[in-house]
Amino acid sequence: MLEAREITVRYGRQAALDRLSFTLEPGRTTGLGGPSGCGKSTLARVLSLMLRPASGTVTVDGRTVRGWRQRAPRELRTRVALVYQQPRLAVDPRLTLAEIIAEPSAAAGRADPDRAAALAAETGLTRDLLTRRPHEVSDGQLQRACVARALSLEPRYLICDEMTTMLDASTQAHLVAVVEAYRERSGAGVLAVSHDDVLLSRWAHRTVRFDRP
Ligand SMILES: Nc1ncnc2c1ncn2[C@@H]1O[C@H](COP(=O)(O)OP(=O)(O)OP(=O)(O)O)[C@@H](O)[C@H]1O
Repeated sequence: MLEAREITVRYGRQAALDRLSFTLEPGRTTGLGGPSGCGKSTLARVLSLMLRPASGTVTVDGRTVRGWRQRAPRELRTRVALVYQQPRLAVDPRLTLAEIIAEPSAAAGRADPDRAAALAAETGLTRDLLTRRPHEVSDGQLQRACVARALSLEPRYLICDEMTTMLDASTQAHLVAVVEAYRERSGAGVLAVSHDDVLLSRWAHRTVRFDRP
């Protein structure tokens, strides 16, 4: 389980999350919906260990998180992967798509070119795209590389924060199918964050809605 208990996050004086508790189970896709500004992305960042809450605890498979971002132990950090809405803000523009996909494995000392190539193919990236840099590909192609990168270390939990919001319908369907195939073969837990209720009703096993903006 990836569990957040009694989480409070404040930006200045305003509380974006107020003693919120949330559980992400392995093996299932949980949807998180609700209107703009209700705190979905804030929770996604806390669960992916990118944002330290003012109070509350996060546990990953029973281990309490004590360090955040780079200070989280690598073993916990690599258990949770995040895919954001805007791929261009999520990549180093100097790297090729192949290097972007291989980055986490290389950083972990587990470089695996065969797995990187298989993930690229699964996400629909052809070989000619892999030698290009982000400014030479479309948003959809770059997001495919971000999904391949997120899966490269076989995370136990995958947080998809508006992963397909900016993409056309066929790219959306393909990337959701890639994530679902990964979940089925690995038993990972998926959090699908979206303001699109139709997408969540098709994709998620259950959906939690935040109502308060
Ligand atoms: N870095 C920040 N600084 C100040 N306020 C912030 C910051 N990030 C988010 N907020 C505020 O916190 C609240 C929750 O934001 P959050 O991005 O989590 O909502 P959301 O549900 O993901 O919205 P959306 O669907 O529009 O992405 C909002 O009121 C937002 O304005």
